[in-house]
Amino acid sequence: MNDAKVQIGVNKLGHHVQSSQNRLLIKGGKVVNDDGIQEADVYVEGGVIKQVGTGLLTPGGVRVIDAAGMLIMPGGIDPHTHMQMPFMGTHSADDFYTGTRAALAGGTTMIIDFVACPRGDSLMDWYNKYRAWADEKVCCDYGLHVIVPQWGDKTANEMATLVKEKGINSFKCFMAYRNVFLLEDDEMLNVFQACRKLGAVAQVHAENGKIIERKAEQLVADGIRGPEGHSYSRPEAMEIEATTRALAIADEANCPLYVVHVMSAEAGEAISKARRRGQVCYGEPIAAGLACDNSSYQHTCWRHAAGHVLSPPLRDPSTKERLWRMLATGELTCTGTDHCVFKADQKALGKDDFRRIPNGVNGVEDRMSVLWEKGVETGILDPCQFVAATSTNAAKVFNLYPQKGRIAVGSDADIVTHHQNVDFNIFEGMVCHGIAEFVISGGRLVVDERQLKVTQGAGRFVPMPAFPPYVYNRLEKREAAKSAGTVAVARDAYDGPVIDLKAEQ
Ligand SMILES: C[C@@H](CNC(N)=O)C(=O)O
Ligand SMILES: [Zn+2]
Ligand SMILES: [Zn+2]
Ligand SMILES: [Zn+2]
Repeated sequence: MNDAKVQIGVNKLGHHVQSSQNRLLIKGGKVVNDDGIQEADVYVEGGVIKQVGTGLLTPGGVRVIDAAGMLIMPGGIDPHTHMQMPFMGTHSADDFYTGTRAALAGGTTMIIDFVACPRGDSLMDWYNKYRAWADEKVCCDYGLHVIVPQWGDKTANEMATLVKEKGINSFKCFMAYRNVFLLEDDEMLNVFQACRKLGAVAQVHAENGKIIERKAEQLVADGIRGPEGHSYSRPEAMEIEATTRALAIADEANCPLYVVHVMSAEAGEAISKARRRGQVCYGEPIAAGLACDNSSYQHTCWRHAAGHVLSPPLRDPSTKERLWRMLATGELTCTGTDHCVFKADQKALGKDDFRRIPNGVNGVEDRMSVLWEKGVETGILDPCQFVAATSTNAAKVFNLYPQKGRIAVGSDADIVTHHQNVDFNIFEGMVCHGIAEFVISGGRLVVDERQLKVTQGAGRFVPMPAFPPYVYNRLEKREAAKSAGTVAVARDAYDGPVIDLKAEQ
């Protein structure tokens, strides 16, 4: 491809030499990491990058890929997906096979999904269930966050075992979805304190679910039952308030906080303000919020409007630009997709009442191309910032770096097109220039001249160790500084009169 259309990843075939042990040499491209771009070749063998540089000496039987004029980037990491998630009476339509197949087709080489344990069940049981589901199906590497649906007497112990023995380093709290996931403030404080102790990252779905529920009830009573009601019932104020509250509680617990799917600019501002106050916190805009807006809820086609139902909902058209600017300045940190797709007949559960529409949209295959188009082609991000926002920052926050999120000795590579198991795409019709030609996942060429060649079960579970240095190094210093001022004051005991309340009755 010519300069006008930059391909993410690598392009045109070199010599069709069957490589043994997945020996690949990507020649003549520009390697892009979050901290710089260099003309360099990349040699991959046995799933690991062995050499990066020019004039590389490589063994025979190597598949050479001519990457002249191309950018070679770390594979995308999507830190927010929900494959085959049991939710709102059904399951999200992509499973760990179709979902990771779509991820690879779009240039994402790792997803981090969520163990969605229902209330009353054991976190550990559901972790094991998710591992059993995913391990045999994933086509690319994956990690897991764990949703904490309630605070019980076993929660602290289960969280500790998950961190110490099962490769979990992040737990998600919901402030919405009462009786399903919604935690009260003091329960959320318990989770944050447990995360701090374990060296884990707390995540939050920040919406005031109780007020939203009341607004939704009123809208239905007033006869507004279409998907537009979903949007009206979840105003920005309810996301901003919850985000601010979660940040305050996390700071109280000295717990690093990662706010998922930041959909409103003011919620992003709240995170930015907290970061300026020195709080260790991160915001994650998602592809949907960076590329789409709430005009879709006014669409006269029910399926179209319902296809855009997720929570928090898409916001007004001016929001996208403001979220992009905060991503460009580093106020917001990672991009995800919240890929949680439902087909028409599933969305139709809510055909008469928007509260029953399963929440979630697509994105795992589109993110890299859409964000390149909307972010780099427009001059908002440079390619290094694109790599940071789609891969490196997530690797750093969840302690996968530099094994993941970097083109260097010890990591993997990248990106291409359309295979989601969903019959509706919220990005339909968007023209994207950044279309990659090849994707390499764990050293395997899984997209070859845009032909998908994935293998079910080839992906691995990647443990995410506790105490990510990128997160905890500064946190512990700030905690010490904060607590230094919180000491009891030495003073004489009060020896004046005290009211006798009994006498008052
Ligand atoms: C349930 C899950 C996906 N659905 C959504 N965001 O509307 C989430 O809330 O992140
Ligand atoms: Zn959520
Ligand atoms: Zn339609
Ligand atoms: Zn989600």
